[in-house]
Amino acid sequence: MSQDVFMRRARELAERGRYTAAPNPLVGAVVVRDGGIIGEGWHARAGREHAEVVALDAAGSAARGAELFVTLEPCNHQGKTPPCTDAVLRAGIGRVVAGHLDPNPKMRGRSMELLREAGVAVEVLDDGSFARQNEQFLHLMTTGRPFVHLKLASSLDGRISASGGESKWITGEAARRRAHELRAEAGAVLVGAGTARFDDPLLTPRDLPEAAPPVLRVVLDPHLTLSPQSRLVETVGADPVLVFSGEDADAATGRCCAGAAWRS
Ligand SMILES: NC(=O)C1=CN([C@@H]2O[C@H](COP(=O)(O)OP(=O)(O)OC[C@H]3O[C@@H](n4cnc5c(N)ncnc54)[C@H](OP(=O)(O)O)[C@@H]3O)[C@@H](O)[C@H]2O)C=CC1
Ligand SMILES: Nc1c(N[C@@H]2O[C@H](COP(=O)(O)O)[C@@H](O)[C@H]2O)[nH]c(=O)[nH]c1=O
Repeated sequence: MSQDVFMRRARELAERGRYTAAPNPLVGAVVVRDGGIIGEGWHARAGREHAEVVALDAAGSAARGAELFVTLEPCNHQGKTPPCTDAVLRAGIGRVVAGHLDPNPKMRGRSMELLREAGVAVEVLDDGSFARQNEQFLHLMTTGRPFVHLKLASSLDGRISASGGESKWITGEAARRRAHELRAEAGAVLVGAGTARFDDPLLTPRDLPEAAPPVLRVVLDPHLTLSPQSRLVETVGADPVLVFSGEDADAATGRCCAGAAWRS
């Protein structure tokens, strides 16, 4: 089997963290010996084992002299988990192929250099598909700002709703499913007060093949018009709601949206 096949498999494994890994990157890894995969891993969530460590553990002592294919440059520092470069060296891996370098200031190629100096053969593919898979993490690391998806459904004449504010689905089934996927991988879903009032939306990720973690639902509501009878407030026990109000908003109104966090 070729290197491409192993890297494709690593990228597939990384996808399994799509709804849970943030703010960490998506990472997948495979350990290969004599042309066959002997260990696989992916990063599920912050604080849990990194993909390389899961794959190396699965390979066990057979990892000595084997190759490691990983979508992102391994880490070299003690964070919530120990450095992956240590685990790679301890396992006796002979060659490491990484999909792209980690822009985290602690890495930026330093891990690959460290491995090379320790006698491991290293290669960075820099194939755009690996960076694209991690575009949200790369954006956060390089700008310090969150990655924002603007999602809007537009009619052929460029409108987003009827003139009276009444809402009708503009998009079809496939686009709505994609919108739910985007909600599932987001840290927060944000709308204005008008949308909350006219549409009475839920803003949850739903009807996906796998369960999505709860998402923070945010309403920009300068005059605190969000109704306590709205579906957002009524479902606050399942998925949290954060309301941003203006400074002159009525505190008593804010408190009546029981359960919704409230910031002015
Ligand atoms: N087709 C689509 O994809 C979508 C369509 N819609 C449709 O849009 C319509 C609602 O639109 P509309 O009411 O115009 O807009 P919004 O939903 O944005 O609501 C406007 C309100 O939100 C406040 N607000 C909005 N942005 C900010 C901000 N950045 N900071 C502080 N306050 C903010 C406004 O404050 P202020 O009063 O100070 O101006 C105003 O009170 C509905 O009919 C809905 O169906 C909504 C979402 C998606
Ligand atoms: N009209 C429209 C959208 N509208 C958005 O979806 C919200 C309703 O979400 P929910 O109550 O969770 O189903 C609504 O308030 C608005 O933000 N989305 C789309 O994908 N296609 C559409 O045609």
